[in-house]
Amino acid sequence: MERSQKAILVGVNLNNQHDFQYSMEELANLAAACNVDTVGVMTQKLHRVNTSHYIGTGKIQELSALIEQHEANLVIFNDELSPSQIRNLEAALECKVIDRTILILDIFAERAKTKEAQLQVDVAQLQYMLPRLIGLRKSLGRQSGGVGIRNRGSGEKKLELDRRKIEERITALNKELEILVSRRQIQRKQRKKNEVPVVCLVGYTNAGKSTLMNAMVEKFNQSINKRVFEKDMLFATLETSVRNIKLPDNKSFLLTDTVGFINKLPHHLIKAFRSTLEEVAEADLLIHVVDYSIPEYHQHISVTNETLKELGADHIPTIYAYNKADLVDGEFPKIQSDSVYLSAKQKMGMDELIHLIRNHIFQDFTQCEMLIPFDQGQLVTYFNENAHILSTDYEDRGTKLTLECKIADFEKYQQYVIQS
Ligand SMILES: Nc1nc2c(ncn2[C@@H]2O[C@H](COP(=O)(O)OP(=O)(O)OP(=O)(O)O)[C@@H](O)[C@H]2O)c(=O)[nH]1
Ligand SMILES: [Mg+2]
Repeated sequence: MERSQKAILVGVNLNNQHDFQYSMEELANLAAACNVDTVGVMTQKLHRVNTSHYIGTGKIQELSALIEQHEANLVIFNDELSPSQIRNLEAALECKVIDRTILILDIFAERAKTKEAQLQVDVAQLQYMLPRLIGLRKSLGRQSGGVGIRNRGSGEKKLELDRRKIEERITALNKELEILVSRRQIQRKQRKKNEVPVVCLVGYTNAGKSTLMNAMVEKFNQSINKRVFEKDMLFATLETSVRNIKLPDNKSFLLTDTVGFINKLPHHLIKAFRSTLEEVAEADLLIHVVDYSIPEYHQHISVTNETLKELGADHIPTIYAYNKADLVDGEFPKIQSDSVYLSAKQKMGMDELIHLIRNHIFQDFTQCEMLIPFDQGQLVTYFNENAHILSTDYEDRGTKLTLECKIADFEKYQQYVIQS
């Protein structure tokens, strides 16, 4: 059995960040997601971090006392520490020291289910370790902690490799990843050829993206086995899922659910997950899901927007879905320009959301009349499945359809158009 982990959280509030308190609570949630109990918290206001120990040297004593008082066996910093800072802190405190980045990497490692997600997390972990090898090796000599906070034994094994071996391993993993990625790119190209618009759910972790995806799938596809995993925890989703949504008038689009973002998302992780997140950058429309019930939702929006920028997806038209409106006073569902207030859990506001989606992605539809000869019966079937048929009349020379179809189809079957 694993030794129970009791941690002291340490945060430095640089220049009075207004979301500092929230970010400390989030750190406790991240720790809880790794089965670590928070037994104490220490914060310090600073204008500049201390290069050797991150916190001011006077605070080291205080931290030492806290560790002793609460019998903690772990100290977690709210920011990414440099290799030498970890080294110095561990020497001064005689306690294992980790940072927010390791915590997030650990959660990702635990939750990664698909081969691709696992490879991506492995790469990110190795990249994080690389500059920290010396420090880690030293700290391993002193205690038996792994790289992450769990003792899976894998940490020690990884450390036996030297730097060159780790670099080789990263290259090998990246090669493996490339194969998986190119397979997905081919699928994406295929979808593009079919001209089905792609709508991507993005947002802060736990905002309700997967719940919204499930609500849409249920409403329009009625197949329960297409549901994705949704849960009240940080980073429930680590892989991308795509579902086809077909509206009653036969217009369809692809809806994509993907990994959520968080404040100070480790850079290596964003880089490693680039391939998963490429879907986002190539979407026709983004639905930015916001947890409207959290007072800090404005910060979540800006963190998400910054991450989207980093992914090269900040130019894509965006609808804001203010979710969990059931937990907030005020009327819903309602639309306000390109925003919609809804509740994915109660499935309220889906029609309003669809209305906004329609405005964005079905502009390339046109209404016309076609006369389709009887020997082209398959075309009538095609339009019944892929267009919005307003009326059908059987005439002497064929089937007359009044329909709303894609401009691409209108051009392709121009010869049958009798009125446009
Ligand atoms: N009250 C309420 N809870 C909701 C609503 N939508 C989602 N939730 C809850 O919020 C939690 C997180 O939902 P998910 O759909 O897993 O969130 P996510 O954005 O996919 O999260 P990650 O995959 O971790 O990024 C779950 O417990 C949901 O039941 C809502 O409209 N109202
Ligand atoms: Mg999710």
